[in-house]
Amino acid sequence: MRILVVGAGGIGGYYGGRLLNAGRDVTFLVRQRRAAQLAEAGLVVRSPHGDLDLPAPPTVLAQDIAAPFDLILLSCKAYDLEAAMDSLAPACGPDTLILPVLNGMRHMDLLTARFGASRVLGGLCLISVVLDPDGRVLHLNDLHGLTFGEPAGGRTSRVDAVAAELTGAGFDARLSGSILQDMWEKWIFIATGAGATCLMRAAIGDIVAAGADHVVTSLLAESSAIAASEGFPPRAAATERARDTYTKPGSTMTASMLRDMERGGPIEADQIVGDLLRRGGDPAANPTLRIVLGHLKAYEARRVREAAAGTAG
Ligand SMILES: NC(=O)C1=CN([C@@H]2O[C@H](COP(=O)(O)OP(=O)(O)OC[C@H]3O[C@@H](n4cnc5c(N)ncnc54)[C@H](OP(=O)(O)O)[C@@H]3O)[C@@H](O)[C@H]2O)C=CC1
Ligand SMILES: CC(C)(CO)C(=O)C(=O)O
Repeated sequence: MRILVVGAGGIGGYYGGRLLNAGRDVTFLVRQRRAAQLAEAGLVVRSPHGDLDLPAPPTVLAQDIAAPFDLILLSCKAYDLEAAMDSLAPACGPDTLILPVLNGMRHMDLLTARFGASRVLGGLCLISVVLDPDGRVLHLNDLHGLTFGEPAGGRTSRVDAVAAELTGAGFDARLSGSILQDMWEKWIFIATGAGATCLMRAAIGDIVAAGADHVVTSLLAESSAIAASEGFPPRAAATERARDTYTKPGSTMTASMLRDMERGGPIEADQIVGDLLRRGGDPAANPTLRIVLGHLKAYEARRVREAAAGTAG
C-alpha cells in the first residue's frame, strides 16, 4: 500500500516515522522548508517507546505528485486544511482513502464535500507530540494510539486492508466499528482539556489545587450535552476517563493548544471549541464554552494586532 503522510509535523512525523521504520511504503507530503530540513537532518523522533533516526525520509512537494496513493494520512492543523486539501488533491485517485486525524468534526464535512464520502475514513489519535525548534518530534507521554474506521460503521475489506497496513508498525493501531462515536468522545475530551487549561493558563493539577475543577466539570457537561444533541452521547467509560484525567491532583498535563498559545502560535479555536459551541445552538446555553471561545478569540485578535503592529513598526 502506497501511503502519503500529509505534513511531517508532530503527528505526521511520529506515525509516519513509525510506519517507515516498520518497512511500509511511506512518502511525506511537505512544503519546501520542511523538505529541506528532513533532507538535511533526517526524521528524528524522541519517544519513550524508542527513538527513531531516519535519514532522508521520502518526501514530495505538492506540485511533484505524479500518481495517486492508496492511503493518505492527513495530519495538518485545522487552520491549514483548505491549503492541505489543494496540496493532496493530485494524490487522490478513485480508490484512494483519506484518513484524517485532526481533532473535532468539521474537517469531515469539508473533506467529504471536496473528495466525496466514499474516500473519507474517520480517525483520531491519542498521543502528545510536539516538534522542537530543530524539527525533531518529541513524544511527551506514553500513549500512541491511532484509531480509524468506516464513518458508516462496521467493517469492510478496504478498512481491513488499512488495518493490516497500520498494525504492527510500532504504535497502537485500532480498527473501530464506531469511529464517529469515538471521534465525538475525543472531541469532548479535547474541548474540555484544551478549554480548561487554556482558560486557566495552567496545568490540570494547578487548576485542581486552585479549587477550580468546577470549570472542568462544566465544560465536560456542556460538551457532552452538545454531543448527545447531535446523536452521540458519550459512553460512561469516556466520561469517566475525561473526569479522571482532568481532575487529577498534581497532574502536569496541559493540552497542545495551551503549548501553542504559550509560544505565540496559531490555535485551532474554531475547530475545537467554536464549531462545538455552534452546534449547541444558543451560546447562552453553554456559558463556560462561550467564555472559553471568547478567551481564545481574544488571544487570536491580539496575535493578529501585534503581528500587524510589528510589521508596521
Ligand atoms: N500534537 C498532538 O499531540 C496532537 C495533535 N492532534 C491533532 O493533529 C493535528 C496535527 O497536529 P500536529 O501534528 O501537532 O501539528 P504540527 O503543526 O506539528 O504539524 C502539522 C504539519 O502539517 C504541515 N502542513 C500543513 N499544511 C500543509 C500542506 N499544504 N502541505 C504539506 N504540509 C502541510 C505543516 O507543515 P509546515 O511545517 O510546512 O507548516 C506541519 O508540519 C491537529 O489537528 C491536532 O489537533 C491530535 C492529538 C494530539
Ligand atoms: C488532549 C490530547 C493530549 C489527547 O491526545 C490532545 O489531543 C491534545 O493535547 O491536543
